[in-house]
Amino acid sequence: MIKNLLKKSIPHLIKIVILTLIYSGLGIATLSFINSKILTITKFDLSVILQFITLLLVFLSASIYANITLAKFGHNLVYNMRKELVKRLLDTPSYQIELIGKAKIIASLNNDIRSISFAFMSAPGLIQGLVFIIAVSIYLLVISPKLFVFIFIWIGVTLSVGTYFMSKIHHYFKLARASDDALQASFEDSVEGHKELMLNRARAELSFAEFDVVAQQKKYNLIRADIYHSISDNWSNIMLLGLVGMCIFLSISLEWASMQTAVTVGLTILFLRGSLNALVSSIPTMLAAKISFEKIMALNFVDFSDGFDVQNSLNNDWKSIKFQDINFKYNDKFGLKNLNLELKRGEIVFLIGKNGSGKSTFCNLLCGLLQPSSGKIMLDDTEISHKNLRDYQSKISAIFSEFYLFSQVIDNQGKSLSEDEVKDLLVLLDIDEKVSVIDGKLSTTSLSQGQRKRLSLFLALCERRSLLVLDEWAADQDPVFKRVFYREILPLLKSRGITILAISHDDNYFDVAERIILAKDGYIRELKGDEREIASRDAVEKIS
Ligand SMILES: Nc1ncnc2c1ncn2[C@@H]1O[C@H](COP(=O)(O)OP(=O)(O)OP(=O)(O)O)[C@@H](O)[C@H]1O
Repeated sequence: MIKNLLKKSIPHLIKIVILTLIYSGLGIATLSFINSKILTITKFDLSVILQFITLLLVFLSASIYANITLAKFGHNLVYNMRKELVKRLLDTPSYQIELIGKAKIIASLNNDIRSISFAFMSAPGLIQGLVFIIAVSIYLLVISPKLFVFIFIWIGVTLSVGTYFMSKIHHYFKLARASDDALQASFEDSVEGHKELMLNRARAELSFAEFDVVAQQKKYNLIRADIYHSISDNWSNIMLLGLVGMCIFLSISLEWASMQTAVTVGLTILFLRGSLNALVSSIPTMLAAKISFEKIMALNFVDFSDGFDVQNSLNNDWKSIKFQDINFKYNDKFGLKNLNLELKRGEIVFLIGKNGSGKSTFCNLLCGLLQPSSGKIMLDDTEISHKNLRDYQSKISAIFSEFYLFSQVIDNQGKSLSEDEVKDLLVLLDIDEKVSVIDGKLSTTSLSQGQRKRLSLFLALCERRSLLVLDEWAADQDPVFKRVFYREILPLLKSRGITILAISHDDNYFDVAERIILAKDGYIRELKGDEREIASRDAVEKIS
């Protein structure tokens, strides 16, 4: 991902390198001006001061411009990385997302991208520092080769010891980052389970204690990282000051250089100190970013692809969806076996079964959200594969038991619906007095659970798709609306050619369905004849 982004940024990188070279050149010119014009001055000379001020102003403008360019580049790179990551998340199959886990993903989207942003923000210091150090070293080599060799060895020792501190900082950052996923899970417990935790203070205490353990671990590791960071900072600072003293000492006592050169070398090292400090302090940020980058890579999202277009290769007027010899396994414990079933266009089919019998699993397979381990799903005569999966999915609307309510109201093409269409659907679902659509968005989603379910059906119907999958949709509805749903809404949808697969145990309304299918012990089969009659009389008896 980052390689692609960097590739696209080559022209910007070239511009940055040129700017940094100009910036460094101006820094050297300033030092050289002090060395040749100011340290040799014998009387007041206005033109020297004016030249010096002009040089400083040019240097200031160049360094501000270089910094702004680098900052813009960094922000753009982070923006593109964030955009790519969210797009990859949206393209990654749901089962993979479930495997990774919500807490891990949110922790990465928040913490890892932030830490990579910090790294980019400190990149100007790092790049400028590096180029500047190289340029200044060359300058030192020219004015005093002996001092250059000494400085080279001294800085080498400083950096070698610094590297040890860096490895420690990296180690503790890594441990601190490892706590983030658990912290995120803890935050989710506290927000999503807030009501339960209000009622049960013992559970709240336990949850808090678990959070505290992880938070303390993170604190401990960050303190360790900060300790090594400050040792490293102070070490390089003191060593550089020591270097100034040593250079002057060696110049005078061993006559390695003139006083003028010694002063210039001292000034140069002090000048270099800022760049070296920026470089040293940017390294821990870079190390944290490296850890974050590895975390993001480990999420294993699918590769980036542009756009949300769906290739229309499948027939919109399909007549049947067939499951042929489908097998599916979550793990060694549960799977669906030898699944052979056909859903015809415009049919109403109810699916029944005990908890854990595989009903939702079947719905997920039907929606292409889970991948069968063997067998085929056919839409008419076309097999559903990864090539036409998006097209197949574009024919389906589903309301799962854990549904998510979006506020945007859109049709199958992502466009707004007319006011009349919206009004008719809200009236049909008897929520027109509670909700309206303003600027293409629901006016509110803060409603009762049953009303929120009606809103989810409203959104699904706005999509005008040909297969509607409902997971115990009617379970939260009052008896009056339940009747409206089974006796009026489902037949109306059927009359529009929509196929409905509904998980339902409302046996009072089983006569509405053309077919009843049963999930049991990993098998799914249609109930016919007497079996169907028994189920219609007493669904509980049939699934037991
Ligand atoms: N994400 C998952 N990973 C592993 N196993 C799972 C997963 N989801 C479900 N299972 C297993 O699959 C079995 C069937 O689950 P499924 O959700 O399909 O049942 P269900 O009939 O819809 O149940 P319910 O009526 O409770 O909603 C369960 O017994 C469970 O052990």
